Order: sequence, then C-alpha cells, then structure tokens
Amino acid sequence: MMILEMGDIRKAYGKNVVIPGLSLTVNEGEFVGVIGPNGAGKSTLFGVISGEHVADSGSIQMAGEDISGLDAAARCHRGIARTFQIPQPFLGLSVYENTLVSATFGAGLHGDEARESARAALLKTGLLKLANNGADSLTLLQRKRLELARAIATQPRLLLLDEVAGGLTDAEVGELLELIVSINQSGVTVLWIEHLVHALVSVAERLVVLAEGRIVADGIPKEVLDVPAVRETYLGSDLEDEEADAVVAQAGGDDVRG
Ligand SMILES: Nc1ncnc2c1ncn2[C@@H]1O[C@H](COP(=O)(O)OP(=O)(O)OP(=O)(O)O)[C@@H](O)[C@H]1O
Repeated sequence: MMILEMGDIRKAYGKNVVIPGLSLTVNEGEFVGVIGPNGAGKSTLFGVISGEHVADSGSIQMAGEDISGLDAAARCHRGIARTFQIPQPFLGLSVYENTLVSATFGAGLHGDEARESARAALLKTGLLKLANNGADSLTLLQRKRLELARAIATQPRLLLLDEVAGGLTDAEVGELLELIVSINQSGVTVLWIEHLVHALVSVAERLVVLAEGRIVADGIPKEVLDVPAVRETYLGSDLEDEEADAVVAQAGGDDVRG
C-alpha cells in the first residue's frame, strides 16, 4: 500500500524556486534515505510533507487521502511525525512531560491513552528510567532519543527524520541506528535525511538523491551510489575516493538489521 504519494509538487520562497516539480511515492513500511547537497531542498521537502510549508502547487496524498489542504496539526493526527535538525524539546519540562505534550497536542490523545502512548515511546527509546529528569539534563544522544520519543508518542505511520545522527560519536550513531531500525520494523515508514551517508546506507532499503529540488537518483542504495553523477556531485564533495568505495560496499542494509 502507498503511504505517501506526491505529484508534481512545487515550492518557492519568494522568487527562490526550491522545488520546481517533484513527484515521489513511498510504500508503507519502507525505509528510505534522502541525501543531497546543502540547499538541495531536503528540509523543504519534509516541510511540505508535514504541512509546515504549503506547496505552491501539486498534490499530496497519504494512504490514499488527499492531505494537500491540511495543516501540520491535522497531518500529525493522520500519522505524520517529524524530527528537526536541532532537537527542540521543552527544556523546562521533564522527559515524560515532553512526550506527553506530543501525545496530547500532536496526536490529539487524551487521558490514559495519551499517558500510555508517552510511556510506550519512552520504553521504546530507552528513556523510561530518565522519565522524571529534566529535558535540559540530557546528553546529546539522549536528546536525540527524546526527539524520537516525542515523534513516536504521536503514533506515526510515517516518520520524517531530519539529520538526527549529527554530532554523535560512531558508537552513538550505532545505537541510534538500532533504535531507528526497530521503529521501522514495528511498522512505521521512515524517510530519513542524513549527511552521514555511511550510516544511512547501512540501514536504508532505498536511497533518493535530491539536487536543486529534483530527484536525480532513486533506488537500491548500492546502485544509486554507483551512479557516476551521484558519486561526483555528492560523495565526491564529501568523501575521499576510498571512503566513497567503502560507503558503496557497505550499502545493502544488512549489518544493523542482522
Ligand atoms: N523558511 C525559509 N524561507 C526562505 N528560504 C528558505 C527557507 N527554508 C529554506 N530556504 C531556502 O531554500 C533552499 C533549500 O533549503 P533546504 O533547507 O530545504 O535545503 P536542504 O537540502 O535541507 O539543505 P541542508 O542540507 O543545508 O539542510 C535554500 O536556498 C534555503 O536558503
């Protein structure tokens, strides 16, 4: 079943046309990585999907329903959640309260249902023992976990991750990967923008490359990374040749998934 279907989406900021016309379909349960140079329009694409940005034209459907006219809150109720490049917890609240706010105001849950959703999100993300700690007391990895907990407390069907792995050590990235894979395996479709290509392609089943608001490659990560234009325009600027080879060799998604 198709969870997301975008047809000929256009988005400009004033005269700056960031997405000239983009079509993308995602099946329920897929794990899709999104890469592309700075300014390619990746975050804008997420904003258009989540409803923070209104597309100038084009269609967007979720599970067969036209959501073009819905705002971000209504889309969250339908099951779209996103994280931000810079985690945005409420620092004055506890870890638990942060997830409860998401369950209540994001998903529109009430009472026991909201509390259970918040608790389940903390359990899933390994934060239950820190539930009563202030969000401002968390380490960077724990903040990333909280960002994920706040997203899954809304019980999403489609989870948009915007560079959640930045700033972590390799070991921490490994922990985060395991968590994201397990969220995906619980049935949540994942779309993940990440500059850490090696981490992304170790778990993504599909890789979409964006450049100047257009999809320039889309397919199995290993094959996409082998496309010369992708290597040159993206990997080339980011990685040395040997590193690029290592990334391509790693793509296949079987190390963390086991
Ligand atoms: N809210 C906004 N208002 C005006 N211009 C914006 C806004 N958000 C993004 N832009 C512009 O749109 C273009 C695409 O930005 P966007 O953040 O979507 O790209 P990106 O691929 O996510 O980049 P990065 O990898 O650097 O995060 C850039 O030129 C940026 O300056």
